[in-house]
Amino acid sequence: MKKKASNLLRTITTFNPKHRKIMDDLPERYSYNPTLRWNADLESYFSNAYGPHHFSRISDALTRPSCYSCIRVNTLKSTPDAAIEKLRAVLKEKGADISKCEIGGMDYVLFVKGSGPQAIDYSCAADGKPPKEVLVSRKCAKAVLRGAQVYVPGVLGCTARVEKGDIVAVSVAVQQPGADGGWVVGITRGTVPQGSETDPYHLERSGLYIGKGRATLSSAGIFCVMEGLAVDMSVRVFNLPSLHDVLEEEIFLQNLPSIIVAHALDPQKGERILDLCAAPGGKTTAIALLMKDEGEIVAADRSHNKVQGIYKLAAEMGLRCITPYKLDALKSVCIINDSDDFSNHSCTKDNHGGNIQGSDLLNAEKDFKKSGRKRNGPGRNQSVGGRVEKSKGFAPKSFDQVLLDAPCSALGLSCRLFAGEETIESMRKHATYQRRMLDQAVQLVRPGGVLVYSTLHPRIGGPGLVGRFEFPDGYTKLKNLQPFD
Ligand SMILES: C[S@@+](CC[C@H](N)C(=O)[O-])C[C@H]1O[C@@H](n2cnc3c(N)ncnc32)[C@H](O)[C@@H]1O
Repeated sequence: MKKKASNLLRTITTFNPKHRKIMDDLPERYSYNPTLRWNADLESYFSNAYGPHHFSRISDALTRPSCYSCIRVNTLKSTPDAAIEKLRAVLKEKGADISKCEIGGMDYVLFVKGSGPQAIDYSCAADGKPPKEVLVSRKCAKAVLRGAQVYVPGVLGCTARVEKGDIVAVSVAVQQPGADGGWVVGITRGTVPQGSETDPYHLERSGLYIGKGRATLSSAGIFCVMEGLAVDMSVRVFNLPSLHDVLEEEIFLQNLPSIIVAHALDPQKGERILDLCAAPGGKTTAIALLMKDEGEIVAADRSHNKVQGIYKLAAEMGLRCITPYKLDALKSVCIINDSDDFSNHSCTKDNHGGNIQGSDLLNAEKDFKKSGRKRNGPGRNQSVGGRVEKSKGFAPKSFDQVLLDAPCSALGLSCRLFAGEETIESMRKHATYQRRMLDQAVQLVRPGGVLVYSTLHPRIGGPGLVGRFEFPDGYTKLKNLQPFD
């Protein structure tokens, strides 16, 4: 009752001379100019490490999306030139600028150039009133900044009397300091902000406007349904053409550093490779393509659903050399008893001794086609469950190459609108977790084999690190390892 009353209070809009002032303040208020607020100790740690000026530039850069989308062409199903031609046709209206990667041997990587930031004129109401608004979650805003539309589940609030077809400004709700010293979003789904200065959320949205578009539902309608398009974006602060549902089996969206990880491994046809922390399978499939799908890649992740996702991605891309397993990387080396038979180098009891072939692959393909990947439903990287193989770990020195893509702090991932929750302590925990995984991974490389360690962790190697370690005589001491540039 109390909540209803306060919502009602927020929805009362009357003509107010202050509106004029708000419209005068348009450039500052209705802009995209976020400032990341860091934990004080972490900020001073980074300022010392990078220098205050450099860290402040990093912090600003993190709030912006990449200025290009990076695409890996599935060379089993297409060629870079064919993919470029199809992409140009699909993105014709958007006049997309598409180019090939110029790094030797990487011409199957394509870049679609974006633009921004651009200033947007939000003054759409002739009577001087502030624009009608749709407030979205951070997750939704990140997607919009990378070319997506606003879908119903991403909408948190909506100013009163938004009608279907209205032009609305789209703003983001970002965590604010809470009374208990923590962080709160404070805005729950269904909130009705006003846009005027009396609106309790007025200040919080200043400088957090990401574009405008046409509402496809009324304010009441948006909160009556669970899915569907809410705002058809016409102008965005950053323009990156959306590649959702585009050439699905022929291309894969992947950031350049992740593709480079597969090259650092330099996989050869016929090798046996372990990919630890493999889901959703981006690097696994990149490696499989470099191996021309010949050999075996054991792709392990601890999440059941994500392992299921690797099956589906491999099936979608037509890759047969991938064997997905559910496995905790902290237990990836199996304990050896004298009686154990390691002829297949796996301690996995229910190991089906091969790759996802025959019926497994067919089922995964059927599941993938049946699912039809609905908007706001499970995406390429999400799965709804099903059977997966479990592994009990692998015999020491049983792989030609091991890739460890340990979960990182995600501190350097753009575009970020909030950084308040990370602390020095949480960074330390990540470092310890990664170190324990690395201790396991190195034991699985055969003498003469290679380990690639890919992470993003400021305590270990700056904002990103790909380490390539060779083991001419087998693994001896981790402390002797040197990163490879
Ligand atoms: C950075 S993502 C990996 C991305 C992936 N390599 C790719 O390129 O698509 C980290 C993954 O580590 C997995 N993970 C986290 N802790 C794990 C553990 N103890 N054992 C196995 N996988 C783990 C997560 O489920 C997540 O899928």
